[in-house]
Amino acid sequence: MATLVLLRHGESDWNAKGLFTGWVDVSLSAKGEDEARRGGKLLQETGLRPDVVHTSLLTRAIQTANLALGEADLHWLPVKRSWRLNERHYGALQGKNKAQTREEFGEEQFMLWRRSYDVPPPPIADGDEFSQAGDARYALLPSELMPRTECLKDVVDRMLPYWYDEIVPDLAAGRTVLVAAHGNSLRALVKHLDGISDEDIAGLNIPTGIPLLYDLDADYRPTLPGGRYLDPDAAKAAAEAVANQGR
Ligand SMILES: O=C(O)[C@@H](CO)OP(=O)(O)O
Repeated sequence: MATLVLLRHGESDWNAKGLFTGWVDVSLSAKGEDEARRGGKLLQETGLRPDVVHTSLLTRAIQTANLALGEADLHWLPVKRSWRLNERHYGALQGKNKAQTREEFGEEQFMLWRRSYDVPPPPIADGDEFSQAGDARYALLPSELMPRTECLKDVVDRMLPYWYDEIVPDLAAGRTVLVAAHGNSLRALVKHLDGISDEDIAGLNIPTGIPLLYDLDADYRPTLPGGRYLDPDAAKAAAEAVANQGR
């Protein structure tokens, strides 16, 4: 049996302001830092000791992993990072206020962009102040892989190679794996793990800073569908708050 722990970063400055974030590299808010530390404490209290950590290339996930591991006295763990664990690229919506976007375009379009499986927002222009074109961290990424917008399906497609090629081998080696990532890259991974349909995934929201534990069988499928949040009550309330963003 393999052990996988998923951790969405704590609240970011832009989560707090209600802005679409995507690949924009914002930091954790003070509340988000507390959430990340609490996530580490929950790991420690549960007796879960990761052997390796995987993060995206975005500061808020890296900060979350550092704070959580610091709390568990595990700063020294080996770390692997990949753009494939990044948040969904939110295209031209990056930097826009969620409530204002909903007001301007209506509930249906807002939800299509936010939670449909295969409708991406309009692409962001390279010259936009919130574009990642020219960002040094993606300099080695071939231009045809560099997104200018993504729907969740695009995230599944670019995340799964990392799951199979980097995370599964760690699990196969008997390592307990911590993945510190984002609302939508983790929705993509949970969709895969739990076999959630393209329709039903719209209703799944991941709370910030609460570890989600999966015990996986020999085929790297959950023994308990949906896994187990280490603080289930807090996770339920926080997931509802994510669902209601923009309202
Ligand atoms: O703005 C974003 O990048 C994401 C996560 O914060 O938002 P949403 O939950 O609306 O997909």
